[in-house]
Amino acid sequence: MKIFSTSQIKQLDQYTIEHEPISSIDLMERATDKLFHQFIGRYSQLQPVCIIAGQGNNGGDALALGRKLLHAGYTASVVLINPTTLSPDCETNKQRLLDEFPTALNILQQQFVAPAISDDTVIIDGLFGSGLSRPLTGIFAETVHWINQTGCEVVAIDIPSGLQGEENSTDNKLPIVKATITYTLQFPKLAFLLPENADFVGKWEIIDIGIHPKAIEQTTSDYSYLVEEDIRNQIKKRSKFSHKGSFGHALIIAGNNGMAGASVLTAKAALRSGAGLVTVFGPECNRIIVQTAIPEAIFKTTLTATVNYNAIAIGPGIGTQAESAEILKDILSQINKSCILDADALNIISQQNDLLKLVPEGSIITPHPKEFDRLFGISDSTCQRISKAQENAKKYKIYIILKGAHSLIATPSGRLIFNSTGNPGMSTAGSGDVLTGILAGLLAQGYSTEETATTSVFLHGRAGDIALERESEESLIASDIIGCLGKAYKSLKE
Ligand SMILES: NC(=O)C1=CN([C@@H]2O[C@H](COP(=O)(O)OP(=O)(O)OC[C@H]3O[C@@H](n4cnc5c(N)ncnc54)[C@H](O)[C@@H]3O)[C@@H](O)[C@H]2O)[C@@H](O)CC1
Ligand SMILES: [K+]
Repeated sequence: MKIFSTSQIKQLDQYTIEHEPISSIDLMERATDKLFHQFIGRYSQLQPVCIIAGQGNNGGDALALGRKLLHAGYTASVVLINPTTLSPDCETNKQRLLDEFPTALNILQQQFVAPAISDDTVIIDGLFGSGLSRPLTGIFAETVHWINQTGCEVVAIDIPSGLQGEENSTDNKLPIVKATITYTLQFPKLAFLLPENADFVGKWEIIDIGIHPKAIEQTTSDYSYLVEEDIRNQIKKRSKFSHKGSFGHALIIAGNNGMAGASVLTAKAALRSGAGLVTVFGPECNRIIVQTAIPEAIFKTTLTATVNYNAIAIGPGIGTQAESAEILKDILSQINKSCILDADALNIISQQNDLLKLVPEGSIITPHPKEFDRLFGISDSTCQRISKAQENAKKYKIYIILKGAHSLIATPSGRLIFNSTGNPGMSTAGSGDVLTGILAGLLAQGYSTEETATTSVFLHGRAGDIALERESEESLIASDIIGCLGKAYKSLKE
């Protein structure tokens, strides 16, 4: 699913209006029908509603939604914040509301006056949407401050008012609505995927308002959101006549003294994600631990014939000492196909930056933000980190998986793909090792590097989400993710 900038969204709206064709006011009517159905699915008529509308089309949406809720028997009051002029469609919806429910509308022009509400009121925020061009001041800022201090549930239309669709790092963060849920029109906005905006966006759901499919197809964007449909077709079917040799041999270089768990988790995840054979390379002291924990894996203390492996993953728990650095250097100079680098392999590279040039093209590296900053320098904001990921993925022709709530895959061609699965319970020891294992498992099975990156990240999050059905966010551990890989695969085949 593509993620567009707010200026592109404006053009897509315009294309739909011209080519469907549909008048702008009818498009607003269609969008607000969808918003209305989503709203009544969540809140009953017993819930009092207070609608805050602004002067643009976001305000137009709010006024139309207010009219629909009043028709449906909801107790709704509508406040229009109107210091200057209304957009034409907002004006039309103001008139429609006044014609049908003249007493429901309160217009404020200069100073914000708090409406009387009860504790269980739901506030609908339609003050500003994708047309916001600068931080809020005056009566708009006062309105936002009031909304945020009510303690009520807040439903934002399209985007919480005061939040820009993309970059917000230079803003004064105060006058931004803190929404309980955001019903966003047609496309997710980049700002929703950035951790610094989590307090404002809350949960978010996409409302399909029927933007012209041709416009969506023809408009390009570096950004996309990885959803189930993207992954379903990528899962390889297994032939009845296949054997373990058909699914590749993964080499896992992981686990130093005291870190055997890292190799166990990585190797187990590689096996559970479908690798035919898995060999673990590690120190002698880990042999019994690994072979007892995973009898299916081979254990080696010497590295020979690395060409025979279909996938090599290096890093979990290897430490950054000279010996590990030597092994990493050897491997990187020997192999000429893509490999997977995680954790300490990345920490070693950040200490010896010239090693980055040895990483084979098409390799996958999986830093979390701190590892990323150690590799590519400190970033002031997530947006800056994302740009650096894009730049370096292109420069070194590698896939960078920047791990986080919406893990980001930066590709060598400059695309930026955000994952949609996963949950906060997955921020736990060994979770990254599991991802590395899945990556190795898929690469060994012959998935292309890009398919490996996208499918692994999606499966990892999906397995974590399934594990959460049984566990709590606190109790979930990395082994639970591995335990749910089977169900994660099945969920993509149902
Ligand atoms: N046909 C369309 O274009 C559709 C638009 N829709 C709605 O329209 C919204 C976008 O509407 P608009 O482009 O009118 O924009 P907004 O309603 O977000 O903002 C209104 C206007 O306020 C001004 N403004 C920006 N920042 C300001 C600030 N800090 N203080 C004061 N004024 C400021 C701008 O001139 C802007 O155009 C979407 O978010 C969505 O809710 C939907 O109705 C679907 C169809
Ligand atoms: K809004």
